[in-house]
Amino acid sequence: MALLEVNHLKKYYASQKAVDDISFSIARGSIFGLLGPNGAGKTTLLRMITGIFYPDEGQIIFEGRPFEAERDILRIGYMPEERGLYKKMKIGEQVLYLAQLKGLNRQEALEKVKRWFQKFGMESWWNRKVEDLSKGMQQKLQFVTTVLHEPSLIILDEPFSGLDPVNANLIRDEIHGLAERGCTIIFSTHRMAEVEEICDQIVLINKGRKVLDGAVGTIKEQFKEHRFLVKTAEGQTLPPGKDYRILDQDASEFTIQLNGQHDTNALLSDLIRQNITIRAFNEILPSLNDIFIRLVNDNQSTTRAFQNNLS
Ligand SMILES: Nc1ncnc2c1ncn2[C@@H]1O[C@H](COP(=O)(O)OP(=O)(O)OP(=O)(O)O)[C@@H](O)[C@H]1O
Repeated sequence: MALLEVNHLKKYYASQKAVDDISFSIARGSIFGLLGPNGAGKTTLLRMITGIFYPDEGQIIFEGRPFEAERDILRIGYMPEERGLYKKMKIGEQVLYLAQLKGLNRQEALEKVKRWFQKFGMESWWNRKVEDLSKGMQQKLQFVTTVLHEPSLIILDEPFSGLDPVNANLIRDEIHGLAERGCTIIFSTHRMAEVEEICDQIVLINKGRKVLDGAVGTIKEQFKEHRFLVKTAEGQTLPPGKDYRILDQDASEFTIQLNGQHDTNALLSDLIRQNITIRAFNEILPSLNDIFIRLVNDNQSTTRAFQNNLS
Protein backbone atom coordinates (compact mmCIF):
# COMPACT_ATOMS: atom_id res chain seq x y z
CA MET A 1 0.00 0.00 0.00
CA ALA A 2 1.21 3.51 -0.80
CA LEU A 3 2.01 5.70 2.20
CA LEU A 4 0.91 8.82 0.36
CA GLU A 5 -1.30 9.38 -2.67
CA VAL A 6 -1.88 12.73 -4.25
CA ASN A 7 -4.87 12.76 -6.61
CA HIS A 8 -5.55 15.59 -9.08
CA LEU A 9 -4.27 18.23 -6.70
CA LYS A 10 -4.76 21.88 -7.67
CA LYS A 11 -3.79 25.15 -6.02
CA TYR A 12 -4.17 28.48 -7.78
CA TYR A 13 -3.02 31.89 -6.54
CA ALA A 14 -5.28 34.38 -8.36
CA SER A 15 -4.53 33.46 -11.96
CA GLN A 16 -1.23 31.66 -11.17
CA LYS A 17 -1.67 27.89 -11.49
CA ALA A 18 0.96 26.93 -8.89
CA VAL A 19 -0.12 23.26 -8.79
CA ASP A 20 -2.28 22.19 -11.68
CA ASP A 21 -3.77 18.70 -11.55
CA ILE A 22 -0.88 16.71 -10.10
CA SER A 23 -1.19 13.03 -9.13
CA PHE A 24 1.38 10.52 -7.87
CA SER A 25 1.84 7.95 -5.17
CA ILE A 26 4.75 7.13 -2.88
CA ALA A 27 5.51 3.62 -1.64
CA ARG A 28 6.13 3.10 2.08
CA GLY A 29 9.85 3.09 2.94
CA SER A 30 10.92 4.70 -0.32
CA ILE A 31 13.03 7.79 -0.91
CA PHE A 32 11.11 10.00 -3.29
CA GLY A 33 12.55 12.98 -5.16
CA LEU A 34 10.32 15.96 -5.91
CA LEU A 35 12.09 17.96 -8.59
CA GLY A 36 11.38 21.06 -10.58
CA PRO A 37 12.92 24.38 -11.60
CA ASN A 38 12.34 27.57 -9.59
CA GLY A 39 8.66 28.42 -9.39
CA ALA A 40 7.55 24.94 -10.54
CA GLY A 41 5.17 24.51 -7.60
CA LYS A 42 7.18 22.23 -5.25
CA THR A 43 6.76 24.33 -2.11
CA THR A 44 3.05 24.81 -2.76
CA LEU A 45 2.67 21.05 -3.17
CA LEU A 46 4.60 20.33 0.03
CA ARG A 47 2.54 22.88 1.94
CA MET A 48 -0.62 21.03 0.95
CA ILE A 49 0.89 17.67 1.96
CA THR A 50 1.81 19.13 5.36
CA GLY A 51 -1.59 20.75 5.95
CA ILE A 52 -0.32 24.35 5.75
CA PHE A 53 -2.57 25.01 2.71
CA TYR A 54 -5.83 23.41 1.70
CA PRO A 55 -5.92 22.26 -1.92
CA ASP A 56 -8.43 24.04 -4.17
CA GLU A 57 -9.25 20.65 -5.67
CA GLY A 58 -8.08 17.07 -5.41
CA GLN A 59 -7.37 14.70 -2.58
CA ILE A 60 -4.45 13.60 -0.41
CA ILE A 61 -4.57 10.05 0.96
CA PHE A 62 -2.16 9.46 3.85
CA GLU A 63 -1.71 5.97 5.32
CA GLY A 64 -4.80 4.74 3.48
CA ARG A 65 -7.29 7.46 4.49
CA PRO A 66 -8.01 11.08 3.53
CA PHE A 67 -5.37 13.35 5.05
CA GLU A 68 -6.52 15.35 8.07
CA ALA A 69 -3.90 17.80 9.30
CA GLU A 70 -4.96 17.80 12.98
CA ARG A 71 -4.77 14.02 13.23
CA ASP A 72 -1.90 13.24 10.86
CA ILE A 73 0.55 16.08 11.37
CA LEU A 74 2.40 14.33 14.21
CA ARG A 75 3.23 11.52 11.79
CA ILE A 76 4.95 13.95 9.40
CA GLY A 77 8.32 15.65 9.87
CA TYR A 78 8.89 18.68 7.63
CA MET A 79 12.18 20.49 7.19
CA PRO A 80 11.27 23.54 5.09
CA GLU A 81 13.82 25.38 2.98
CA GLU A 82 13.47 28.48 5.14
CA ARG A 83 14.64 27.09 8.45
CA GLY A 84 12.54 27.74 11.53
CA LEU A 85 14.48 27.56 14.81
CA TYR A 86 14.26 30.04 17.69
CA LYS A 87 17.52 31.97 17.42
CA LYS A 88 17.72 33.14 21.05
CA MET A 89 16.73 29.90 22.75
CA LYS A 90 19.27 27.42 24.10
CA ILE A 91 19.70 24.43 21.84
CA GLY A 92 19.10 21.56 24.29
CA GLU A 93 15.90 23.08 25.71
CA GLN A 94 14.69 23.98 22.24
CA VAL A 95 15.08 20.47 20.83
CA LEU A 96 13.37 18.97 23.89
CA TYR A 97 10.52 21.45 23.52
CA LEU A 98 10.06 20.70 19.78
CA ALA A 99 10.20 16.94 20.43
CA GLN A 100 7.41 17.27 23.03
CA LEU A 101 5.31 19.29 20.56
CA LYS A 102 5.63 16.26 18.30
CA GLY A 103 4.14 13.95 20.89
CA LEU A 104 7.11 12.56 22.87
CA ASN A 105 7.08 12.80 26.66
CA ARG A 106 10.01 14.63 28.29
CA GLN A 107 11.86 11.45 29.25
CA GLU A 108 11.53 9.86 25.77
CA ALA A 109 12.53 13.16 24.21
CA LEU A 110 15.60 13.45 26.45
CA GLU A 111 16.79 9.93 25.58
CA LYS A 112 16.31 10.44 21.86
CA VAL A 113 17.89 13.90 21.81
CA LYS A 114 20.93 12.61 23.70
CA ARG A 115 21.30 9.70 21.27
CA TRP A 116 21.11 11.98 18.21
CA PHE A 117 23.44 14.59 19.70
CA GLN A 118 25.98 11.87 20.43
CA LYS A 119 25.66 10.39 16.94
CA PHE A 120 26.11 13.81 15.30
CA GLY A 121 28.86 15.02 17.66
CA MET A 122 26.63 17.79 19.03
CA GLU A 123 26.86 17.13 22.80
CA SER A 124 28.80 20.33 23.50
CA TRP A 125 26.05 22.44 21.84
CA TRP A 126 23.48 21.87 24.61
CA ASN A 127 23.76 25.27 26.32
CA ARG A 128 24.58 27.33 23.25
CA LYS A 129 22.08 29.47 21.39
CA VAL A 130 21.02 28.78 17.79
CA GLU A 131 22.28 32.21 16.70
CA ASP A 132 25.81 31.13 17.73
CA LEU A 133 25.81 28.20 15.28
CA SER A 134 27.07 28.32 11.70
CA LYS A 135 24.60 27.77 8.84
CA GLY A 136 25.69 24.14 8.42
CA MET A 137 25.42 23.48 12.18
CA GLN A 138 21.89 24.94 12.21
CA GLN A 139 21.08 22.68 9.29
CA LYS A 140 22.18 19.59 11.24
CA LEU A 141 20.15 20.72 14.23
CA GLN A 142 17.07 21.27 12.11
CA PHE A 143 17.47 17.79 10.61
CA VAL A 144 17.56 16.27 14.11
CA THR A 145 14.40 18.15 15.16
CA THR A 146 12.64 16.94 11.99
CA VAL A 147 13.38 13.22 12.34
CA LEU A 148 13.65 12.83 16.13
CA HIS A 149 10.14 11.38 16.63
CA GLU A 150 10.63 9.01 13.64
CA PRO A 151 7.51 10.14 11.77
CA SER A 152 6.21 7.86 9.02
CA LEU A 153 6.70 10.63 6.42
CA ILE A 154 9.77 12.89 6.44
CA ILE A 155 9.86 15.83 4.04
CA LEU A 156 13.24 17.43 3.47
CA ASP A 157 13.50 20.58 1.37
CA GLU A 158 17.10 21.06 0.18
CA PRO A 159 18.56 19.19 3.20
CA PHE A 160 22.17 19.44 2.01
CA SER A 161 22.36 23.17 1.35
CA GLY A 162 25.17 24.71 3.39
CA LEU A 163 26.65 21.37 4.50
CA ASP A 164 30.29 20.41 3.99
CA PRO A 165 30.95 16.98 2.39
CA VAL A 166 31.48 15.23 5.75
CA ASN A 167 28.19 16.46 7.20
CA ALA A 168 26.37 15.87 3.90
CA ASN A 169 27.52 12.23 4.09
CA LEU A 170 26.35 11.99 7.67
CA ILE A 171 22.86 13.20 6.73
CA ARG A 172 22.79 11.00 3.60
CA ASP A 173 23.56 7.90 5.68
CA GLU A 174 20.83 8.85 8.14
CA ILE A 175 18.30 9.30 5.33
CA HIS A 176 19.08 5.76 4.13
CA GLY A 177 18.90 4.44 7.70
CA LEU A 178 15.49 6.06 8.28
CA ALA A 179 14.14 4.57 5.03
CA GLU A 180 15.47 1.13 6.04
CA ARG A 181 13.59 1.48 9.33
CA GLY A 182 10.36 2.08 7.35
CA CYS A 183 10.17 5.90 7.19
CA THR A 184 9.18 7.33 3.82
CA ILE A 185 11.22 10.31 2.66
CA ILE A 186 10.26 13.10 0.27
CA PHE A 187 13.31 14.91 -0.83
CA SER A 188 12.91 18.23 -2.69
CA THR A 189 15.88 19.72 -4.47
CA HIS A 190 17.39 21.15 -7.64
CA ARG A 191 20.61 19.17 -7.20
CA MET A 192 20.36 16.28 -9.61
CA ALA A 193 23.50 14.41 -8.55
CA GLU A 194 22.05 14.00 -5.04
CA VAL A 195 18.79 12.74 -6.47
CA GLU A 196 20.53 10.12 -8.63
CA GLU A 197 22.43 8.90 -5.61
CA ILE A 198 19.61 8.82 -3.10
CA CYS A 199 16.15 8.52 -4.64
CA ASP A 200 14.24 5.39 -5.66
CA GLN A 201 11.51 7.31 -7.46
CA ILE A 202 11.17 10.84 -8.79
CA VAL A 203 8.50 13.21 -9.98
CA LEU A 204 9.51 16.21 -12.04
CA ILE A 205 7.11 19.14 -12.13
CA ASN A 206 7.29 22.21 -14.32
CA LYS A 207 4.91 25.18 -14.34
CA GLY A 208 2.58 23.38 -11.95
CA ARG A 209 2.26 20.24 -14.10
CA LYS A 210 3.81 16.80 -13.73
CA VAL A 211 6.17 16.05 -16.61
CA LEU A 212 7.91 12.91 -15.40
CA ASP A 213 7.19 10.15 -12.86
CA GLY A 214 9.04 6.88 -12.29
CA ALA A 215 12.05 4.99 -10.95
CA VAL A 216 15.39 6.67 -11.66
CA GLY A 217 16.73 3.63 -13.60
CA THR A 218 13.57 3.30 -15.71
CA ILE A 219 13.58 6.99 -16.56
CA LYS A 220 17.21 6.84 -17.67
CA GLU A 221 16.41 3.83 -19.87
CA GLN A 222 13.46 5.72 -21.33
CA PHE A 223 15.62 8.69 -22.28
CA LYS A 224 18.70 6.83 -23.48
CA GLU A 225 20.10 7.79 -26.84
CA HIS A 226 21.99 4.60 -27.74
CA ARG A 227 25.33 6.15 -26.92
CA PHE A 228 28.33 4.01 -26.02
CA LEU A 229 31.88 4.57 -24.87
CA VAL A 230 34.27 2.32 -26.79
CA LYS A 231 37.91 1.96 -25.73
CA THR A 232 40.30 0.40 -28.18
CA ALA A 233 43.92 -0.70 -27.77
CA GLU A 234 46.32 2.23 -27.76
CA GLY A 235 46.99 3.59 -31.24
CA GLN A 236 43.99 1.86 -32.81
CA THR A 237 41.25 3.90 -34.30
CA LEU A 238 37.63 3.10 -34.85
CA PRO A 239 36.74 2.97 -38.54
CA PRO A 240 33.64 4.84 -39.70
CA GLY A 241 30.68 2.45 -39.76
CA LYS A 242 27.23 2.52 -41.31
CA ASP A 243 25.62 1.46 -38.02
CA TYR A 244 27.04 4.25 -35.83
CA ARG A 245 28.30 7.80 -35.76
CA ILE A 246 31.43 8.84 -33.90
CA LEU A 247 30.43 11.79 -31.71
CA ASP A 248 33.69 12.34 -29.89
CA GLN A 249 37.21 10.96 -29.70
CA ASP A 250 39.89 11.29 -27.06
CA ALA A 251 43.02 9.22 -27.84
CA SER A 252 41.72 5.63 -27.94
CA GLU A 253 38.33 6.44 -26.36
CA PHE A 254 35.40 6.94 -28.70
CA THR A 255 31.87 8.08 -27.98
CA ILE A 256 29.55 6.62 -30.57
CA GLN A 257 25.84 6.74 -31.23
CA LEU A 258 24.16 3.74 -32.78
CA ASN A 259 21.70 4.32 -35.56
CA GLY A 260 18.40 3.25 -34.00
CA GLN A 261 17.97 -0.05 -32.16
CA HIS A 262 21.14 -1.65 -33.43
CA ASP A 263 22.30 -5.03 -32.13
CA THR A 264 25.37 -4.28 -29.99
CA ASN A 265 26.64 -7.91 -30.17
CA ALA A 266 26.66 -7.73 -33.97
CA LEU A 267 28.57 -4.44 -33.83
CA LEU A 268 31.16 -5.86 -31.43
CA SER A 269 31.65 -8.99 -33.59
CA ASP A 270 32.05 -6.78 -36.62
CA LEU A 271 34.74 -4.64 -34.93
CA ILE A 272 36.62 -7.71 -33.66
CA ARG A 273 36.49 -9.21 -37.17
CA GLN A 274 38.27 -6.04 -38.34
CA ASN A 275 41.06 -6.83 -35.83
CA ILE A 276 40.16 -3.98 -33.49
CA THR A 277 41.02 -4.79 -29.89
CA ILE A 278 38.16 -3.67 -27.67
CA ARG A 279 39.23 -2.77 -24.13
CA ALA A 280 35.83 -1.48 -22.98
CA PHE A 281 32.32 -1.10 -24.36
CA ASN A 282 29.90 0.73 -22.04
CA GLU A 283 26.49 2.22 -22.59
CA ILE A 284 26.23 5.90 -21.65
CA LEU A 285 22.90 6.66 -20.02
CA PRO A 286 21.82 10.29 -19.78
CA SER A 287 22.21 11.91 -16.36
CA LEU A 288 19.09 13.14 -14.58
CA ASN A 289 20.52 16.60 -15.05
CA ASP A 290 20.47 16.15 -18.85
CA ILE A 291 16.91 14.82 -18.71
CA PHE A 292 15.78 17.64 -16.39
CA ILE A 293 17.25 20.33 -18.65
CA ARG A 294 15.87 18.70 -21.77
CA LEU A 295 12.34 18.44 -20.36
CA VAL A 296 12.27 21.84 -18.73
CA ASN A 297 13.57 23.55 -21.87
CA ASP A 298 11.20 21.68 -24.12
CA ASN A 299 8.34 23.52 -25.65
CA GLN A 300 4.82 22.83 -24.44
CA SER A 301 3.91 20.45 -27.25
CA THR A 302 6.89 18.18 -26.57
CA THR A 303 6.11 18.23 -22.85
CA ARG A 304 2.54 17.23 -23.61
CA ALA A 305 3.79 14.36 -25.76
CA PHE A 306 5.86 13.05 -22.81
CA GLN A 307 2.86 13.32 -20.51
CA ASN A 308 0.77 11.34 -22.96
CA ASN A 309 3.47 8.67 -23.17
CA LEU A 310 3.67 8.45 -19.41
CA SER A 311 -0.04 8.32 -18.67
N1 LIG B 1 1.61 33.38 -1.94
C1 LIG B 1 1.68 33.40 -3.27
N2 LIG B 1 0.92 34.26 -3.98
C2 LIG B 1 0.97 34.27 -5.34
N3 LIG B 1 1.74 33.46 -6.08
C3 LIG B 1 2.51 32.58 -5.41
C4 LIG B 1 2.52 32.50 -3.98
N4 LIG B 1 3.40 31.52 -3.61
C5 LIG B 1 3.90 31.02 -4.76
N5 LIG B 1 3.37 31.64 -5.83
C6 LIG B 1 3.65 31.35 -7.25
O1 LIG B 1 3.32 29.99 -7.49
C7 LIG B 1 4.29 29.37 -8.33
C8 LIG B 1 4.89 28.17 -7.60
O2 LIG B 1 5.67 28.62 -6.49
P1 LIG B 1 6.40 27.62 -5.48
O3 LIG B 1 6.98 28.45 -4.39
O4 LIG B 1 5.45 26.54 -5.12
O5 LIG B 1 7.54 27.03 -6.44
P2 LIG B 1 8.87 26.17 -6.08
O6 LIG B 1 8.89 25.04 -7.06
O7 LIG B 1 8.86 25.81 -4.65
O8 LIG B 1 10.03 27.19 -6.41
P3 LIG B 1 11.55 27.32 -5.80
O9 LIG B 1 12.31 26.12 -6.27
O10 LIG B 1 12.03 28.57 -6.45
O11 LIG B 1 11.42 27.41 -4.29
C9 LIG B 1 5.31 30.44 -8.67
O12 LIG B 1 4.96 30.99 -9.92
C10 LIG B 1 5.13 31.49 -7.59
O13 LIG B 1 5.41 32.77 -8.07
